[in-house]
Amino acid sequence: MPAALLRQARHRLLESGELPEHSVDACLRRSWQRSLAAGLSPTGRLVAPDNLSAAQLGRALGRNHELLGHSRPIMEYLFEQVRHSHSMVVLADSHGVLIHTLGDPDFLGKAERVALTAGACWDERRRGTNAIGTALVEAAGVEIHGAEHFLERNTFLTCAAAPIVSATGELLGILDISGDQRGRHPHTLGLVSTAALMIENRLVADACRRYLRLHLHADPAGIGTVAEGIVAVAEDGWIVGANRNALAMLGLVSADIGATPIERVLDLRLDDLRARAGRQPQRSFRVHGRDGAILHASVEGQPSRPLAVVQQGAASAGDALSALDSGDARWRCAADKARRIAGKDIALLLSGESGVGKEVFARAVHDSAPQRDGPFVAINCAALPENLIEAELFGYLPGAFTGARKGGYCGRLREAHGGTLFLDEIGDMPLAMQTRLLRVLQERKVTPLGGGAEVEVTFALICATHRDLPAACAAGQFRNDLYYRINGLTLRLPALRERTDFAALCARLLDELAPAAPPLIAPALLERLAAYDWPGNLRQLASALRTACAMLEAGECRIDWTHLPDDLVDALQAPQRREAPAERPLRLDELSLAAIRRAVDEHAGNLSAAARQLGVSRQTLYRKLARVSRSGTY
Ligand SMILES: Nc1ncnc2c1ncn2[C@@H]1O[C@H](COP(=O)(O)OP(=O)(O)OP(=O)(O)O)[C@@H](O)[C@H]1O
Repeated sequence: MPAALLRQARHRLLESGELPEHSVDACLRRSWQRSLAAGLSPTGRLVAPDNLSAAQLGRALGRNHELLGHSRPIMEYLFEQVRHSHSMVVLADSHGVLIHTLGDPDFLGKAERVALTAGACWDERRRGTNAIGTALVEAAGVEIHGAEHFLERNTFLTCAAAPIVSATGELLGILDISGDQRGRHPHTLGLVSTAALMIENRLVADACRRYLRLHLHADPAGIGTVAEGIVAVAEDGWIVGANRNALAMLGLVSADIGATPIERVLDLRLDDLRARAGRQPQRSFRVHGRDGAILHASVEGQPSRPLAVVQQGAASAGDALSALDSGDARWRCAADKARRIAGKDIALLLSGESGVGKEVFARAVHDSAPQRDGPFVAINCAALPENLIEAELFGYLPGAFTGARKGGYCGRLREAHGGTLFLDEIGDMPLAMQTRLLRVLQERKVTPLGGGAEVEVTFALICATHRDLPAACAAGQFRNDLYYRINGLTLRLPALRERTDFAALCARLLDELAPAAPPLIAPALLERLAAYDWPGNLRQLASALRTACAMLEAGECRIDWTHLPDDLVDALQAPQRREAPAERPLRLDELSLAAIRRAVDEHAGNLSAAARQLGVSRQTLYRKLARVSRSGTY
């Protein structure tokens, strides 16, 4: 639409608060209305200076380490396509903050004047309708040209932006090409959307590298291209990650990730899927979707450990549990299920290796539940001496036994009244105590030692164990009836090595450890940490990061090898058990691609340096990248 008509329409909106039907496209109309509601005026000043400081930008880069790592090579490639067209390629995070830009020098000066530089925030509420901010709100590809921008100062721009979505459906950021509005090209949105999908496919394949991955397409030749669907499946058959192509092919939405068995959406038996994973060479095969559509599929990766059975995930609630959520699908499923039973008389049993965060999870369940204002009473059954456990749990009357407190004690169960009782290491509770506990749980009444009246108690019950309770029952070490009473719902929390959110988890832990200025982790070190087995799980990771923070000199803001405890350095440098599984001998072109990837990643996307390391010219490297990207396999 001509600029004059657009300005007229925008003027009417400002005057009357309304836009005539069909005067502008629906997405633009919504965005203008949001800009107006945010108090912006087309010719007004910016709401507030909003550039991130260097330290804040550093933290944003750390939080978006994976997004950046996978985006850089593709941005370089994209930039080659638009070089000399007075434009730039931009990557923004999920808040609209620009975290990486590549610009045509002719255009950079102009762009800088409107703050198209790293650290600037292009949130729609601050800068009005713009491709990055609007694509974030709409969660869709958007093109904003010239006078479609809400602020006059941005109308010299033409911008096309597309969202980048994680394996669990989270909007991670926006890829954008911005240029001089006189140089608008009809294919820019298509180009940027394809590049965003390429980044997304790399992110999904990387985040789900420990799961079986089905690559899908309606045409066998489409497998391995940017148009393929990728769906990750845990060993017990539940979908734990997918790209947007796969969701569309399977008729799913992102909330179905972690809540849908693969057998429900494809006529594919889990045994068959596992068997195919081990088969060499890989060949594509036909499957039917639930609407009967034929898809072609190939399988990659190794079966992983099972995912606890989950149902339809509840929406994230902005509660204490979601504050702990750093993006792992299994963890999120566990949190969703725990939310569902909150406030109901259903006992929760948490299982998982030592240090996976069972107690931290239990506290968050309490803080997210209706009884959150009541007490949270945690008892470690393994730590209580056997002769004191009864008194500690059930309380006692004055003088009930030698050494008792003078005035008696109400006991931990009564202390939990109106709140949550957390029994850690329940598998280590002595058998005699199990009998008494079962009675309390059934009757909801406590009788203190030494006699006295029964007292009614009400609490939500959460138990945790790293022992195999059914096996302990079979061995006569744990009462069957107690097991059934405490096991209203069992949730298994994933071990750290099984999680797909390592970088985001570290960023969250560092935010907690050093809230004033959370440090970053050097990218090469972060990669080594992510590949480590972490036998002590989150306890070990949190402790290592705590030590590393303490080792930083004043003013230092990057954690590197020298800041880590020596034993961890030794463990990290020892050969890792969990190397990528050798699936089949690599072909020559794959080896060359692997070398290119490594070099580009090692040089943080700097293609000149990568080309030098590879001993090829920059042009040759571009050619190889272009070929790889055309074949969609980068
Ligand atoms: N989500 C989390 N955020 C921050 N720190 C965590 C988190 N989960 C665990 N930790 C760290 O790990 C430590 C161990 O967590 P927690 O006691 O909850 O694990 P656990 O699974 O109950 O271990 P165990 O089975 O040995 O009792 C915590 O003290 C904390 O330092």
